[in-house]
Amino acid sequence: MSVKPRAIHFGAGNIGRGFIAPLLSQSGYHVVFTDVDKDLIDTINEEKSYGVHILDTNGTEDGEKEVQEIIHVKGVLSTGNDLIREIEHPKLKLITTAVGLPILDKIAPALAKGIKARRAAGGGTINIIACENAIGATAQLAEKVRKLLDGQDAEWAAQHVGFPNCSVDRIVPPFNPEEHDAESELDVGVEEFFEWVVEGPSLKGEKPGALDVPIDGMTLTDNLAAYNERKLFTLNAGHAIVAYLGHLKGLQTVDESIADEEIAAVVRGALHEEAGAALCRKHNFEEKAHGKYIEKIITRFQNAAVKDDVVRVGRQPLRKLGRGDRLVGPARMCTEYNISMRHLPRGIAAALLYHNEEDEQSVEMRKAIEEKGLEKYIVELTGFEDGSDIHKEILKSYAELNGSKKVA
Ligand SMILES: NC(=O)C1=CN([C@@H]2O[C@H](COP(=O)(O)OP(=O)(O)OC[C@H]3O[C@@H](n4cnc5c(N)ncnc54)[C@H](O)[C@@H]3O)[C@@H](O)[C@H]2O)C=CC1
Ligand SMILES: O=P(O)(O)OC[C@H]1O[C@](O)(CO)[C@@H](O)[C@@H]1O
Repeated sequence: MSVKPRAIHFGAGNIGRGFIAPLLSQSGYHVVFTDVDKDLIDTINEEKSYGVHILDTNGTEDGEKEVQEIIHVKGVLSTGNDLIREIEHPKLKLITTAVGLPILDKIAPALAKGIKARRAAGGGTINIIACENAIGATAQLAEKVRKLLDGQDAEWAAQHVGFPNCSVDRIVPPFNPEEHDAESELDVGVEEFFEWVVEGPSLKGEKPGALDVPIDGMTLTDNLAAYNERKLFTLNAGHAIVAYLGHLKGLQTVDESIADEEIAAVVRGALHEEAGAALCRKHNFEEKAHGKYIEKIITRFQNAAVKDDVVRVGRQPLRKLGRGDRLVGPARMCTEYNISMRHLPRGIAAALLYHNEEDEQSVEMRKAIEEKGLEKYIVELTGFEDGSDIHKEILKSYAELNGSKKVA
């Protein structure tokens, strides 16, 4: 039996293989992926290793790109008893997820079943961290899992299962192995930058507030709210605005879209003058340092080595238009601080205009606009009052952007 500490990662997709598993593996964990995709799990078990291609570095002296080898990985299906046995495993320390926010509902029953089995088997303390693009994703997962536990299982989980929230930041676009001479179809391509910030005080273990086996590259904080809002209302807000405006202009990738001067002006206005100003007020960020953080993010969007499709970045517009999410969230924060807005409403309007027959939420959104009328629908989605300044700005931008290629 391996003496290494073990970690189970739910979702062997881009962020799982390209970000979370590499950090776990490089920190000494034996990584077990779990996924609904049987072919993917079979491939993981056949190959047992894969490469992480760092897309934006010059790499080695001879100009080769850096490829990090992630070895000794294993896979189990997320729908069967193998997963429950993995959750029972005495060496298990950590469970992470990167499946997409709406999927947390679907994995909660397996987690609850695994926790019951672990208690029955006399297992030790574990932590569960949902690495999804949302504020409080782990708390949402914890609530779903706790609802499925009662009696001694619930008591045991309260003592022995930590549920820290986190913020995850690394751009991991879909990867074409052939284009990169990749040895395995499991290989992934990532930007060099990453930031994984975890709520330290919620970690359970030998030393409260820390992992028994620390992870290189994971930052612990007791002020996650600030990191979370800074990331979601900057990186994700900017990304979404670039994607929706780029899509309206018929552009395909994020780097092409941010190269468009009109789009860049809207993004800079939204991030510096609006979301950024509100974030600095709320979290006391130093303005100059926050300005640098924004500009660093814009250079990440400009990175032509990371060819990220606007359709991927704009996927599921209704989730992205959620009240606490990347577009409406910062706009609501601006209203709290009486910061007037022109650019965030343009991003919100562009999201409302996002038309993609292959995206269910885009189809649902268009139908809702037709049936309910735009004015009412904006109120329903955003909570902004009919006739308020921001409501008027969104309507104005929507009218200007509709059918026009001019976006600023
Ligand atoms: N790709 C990126 O650059 C980033 C993504 N994220 C977040 O990470 C999450 C995952 O995103 P990606 O890796 O891009 O998506 P992805 O689609 O590449 O990977 C998701 C994986 O979850 C699996 N899955 C779906 N249902 C499942 C279930 N019931 N049980 C187990 N596995 C299941 C899928 O088969 C897939 O392999 C999302 O919440 C996203 O917002 C966060 C930061 C960066
Ligand atoms: O994964 P989501 O929430 O659909 O949004 C796409 C976003 O995910 C990321 O890929 C990673 O944060 C961002 O680049 C982008 O803003």
